[in-house]
Amino acid sequence: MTETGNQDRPAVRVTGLWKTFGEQVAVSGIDLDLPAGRFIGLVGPNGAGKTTTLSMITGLLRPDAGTVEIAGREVWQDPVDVKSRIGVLPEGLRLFERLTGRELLSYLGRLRGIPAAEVERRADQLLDVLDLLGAQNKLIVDYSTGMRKKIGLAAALLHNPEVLFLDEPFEGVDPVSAQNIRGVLERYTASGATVIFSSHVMELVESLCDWVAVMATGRIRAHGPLAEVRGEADSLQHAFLELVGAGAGAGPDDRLDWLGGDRDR
Ligand SMILES: Nc1ncnc2c1ncn2[C@@H]1O[C@H](COP(=O)(O)OP(=O)(O)OP(=O)(O)O)[C@@H](O)[C@H]1O
Repeated sequence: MTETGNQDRPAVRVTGLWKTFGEQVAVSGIDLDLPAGRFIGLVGPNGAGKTTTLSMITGLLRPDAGTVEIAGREVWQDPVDVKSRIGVLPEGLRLFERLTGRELLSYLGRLRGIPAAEVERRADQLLDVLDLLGAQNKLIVDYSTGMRKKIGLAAALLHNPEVLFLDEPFEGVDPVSAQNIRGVLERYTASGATVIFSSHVMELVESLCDWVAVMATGRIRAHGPLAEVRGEADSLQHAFLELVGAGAGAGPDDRLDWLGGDRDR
């Protein structure tokens, strides 16, 4: 069995993960196994700790305590090896603004040690599938928000990683490109790879993911197969609101009694 095809070992194993920023506890001792070969959604309200968690898992932010294993390797003991096995599309992605999209892929491909001809072959296909061929010779500084997401995704996929981490991958992406991205990701997970993505858009998570983890105030509130986490609720959105304790008091109340209505007051 190939390592990528090892479905018994979790893609990611997080144990006792902690992070504080001054007085603020951002991630509060998380234990979590994320299964391999699944499309996994990490959801939670603003400030829940999703980005902090993903940053620690992907070797971008050192935890205060705890360990992270990806495909059986400890991220913070062997970050270079782990980074060769993962692809990351982080929040607030920084790109080389003065390269064209095509140059970025060529450069990153060579940095990853992929032979030049193979880099060009993969870049051609990724640019085509993501509808970026027309913009391949444009400088990245001139890309739109959605185009930046798409070139970032191409860069994250170029080395055919075992596990792909995506922070809000569909933000700013048009519906046609979103459909193409879905197709790429579905094909990728069908081959045994794992996608872990964070999003606030519950309909999207519900339609894409087969496994979810719900975070709130630095803790995991629920995790497991989508149907299990959704439980009796009629949608993931409702289950989510229950889980994060936003069911009551989330509707309109009298706190904004000045908004709208009589403007003569
Ligand atoms: N660099 C930092 N310095 C200080 N506090 C931080 C820092 N990064 C995150 N935090 C705090 O940690 C908590 C978790 O933030 P995080 O960005 O991980 O949440 P999130 O779930 O990704 O939120 P969102 O959905 O809004 O992106 C928040 O209270 C945030 O203010």
